[in-house]
Amino acid sequence: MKFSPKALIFDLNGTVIDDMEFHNKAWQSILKELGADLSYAEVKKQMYGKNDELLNRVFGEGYFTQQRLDEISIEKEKIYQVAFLPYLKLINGLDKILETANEANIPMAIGSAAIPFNINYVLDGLHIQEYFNAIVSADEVKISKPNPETFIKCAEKMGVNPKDCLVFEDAPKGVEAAKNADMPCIVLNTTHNENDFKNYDNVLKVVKDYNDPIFELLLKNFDLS
Ligand SMILES: O=P(O)(O)OC[C@H]1O[C@@H](O)[C@H](O)[C@@H](O)[C@@H]1O
Repeated sequence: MKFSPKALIFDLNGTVIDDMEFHNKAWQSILKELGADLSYAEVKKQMYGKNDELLNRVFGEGYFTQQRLDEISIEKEKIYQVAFLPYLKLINGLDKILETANEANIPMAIGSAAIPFNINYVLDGLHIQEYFNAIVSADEVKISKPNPETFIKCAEKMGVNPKDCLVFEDAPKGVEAAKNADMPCIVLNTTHNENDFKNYDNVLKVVKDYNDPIFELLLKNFDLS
């Protein structure tokens, strides 16, 4: 397999950190407060794209004003941030990938549906902000994943052809976004089963963490420079 990306794009939640369970619980509690009593599994199905998009899917477009959507979004993220803080750490092996790619001058981006409030919570909390040449958050795209806009903007910001980017994702809708952007993907199975990705031909491999043997290949290529 030829495996020589010129840039790496990381989804954030479930890919850099293993936190989707905490998002699920925070959503469940806030949605219940707002009158939508969804099960854990039902929330899981809804957890993709921007917070506004999720709220509009659950309650219907126009149910909340933009101001109310923004308030609910911050409220939900505050619940999530407090609950997840004791567990805030990089997924195993990612520190080595970040360091090696950085030394090899491989540009890296974060392409996330999260709002900047959450992206900064993670990147500042883990002191990894400096590794990323580009960050594309919910605020910078009209439509989030599975629309390709997030990943295309990452490529643009890094000055790299989309075809030369390798995406790391944990969610089927994120993998779909990468496919729509014409980018191959390595999937972290933190949140979903391998089976959930069987319909996507842009998946190179589904892995448990960044210690998977496929990364030796990736790191070797970086070292060739
Ligand atoms: O695109 P990412 O980094 O996986 O983030 C997605 C998640 O970001 C969270 O902030 C949202 O509240 C979730 O609903 C969403 O699924």
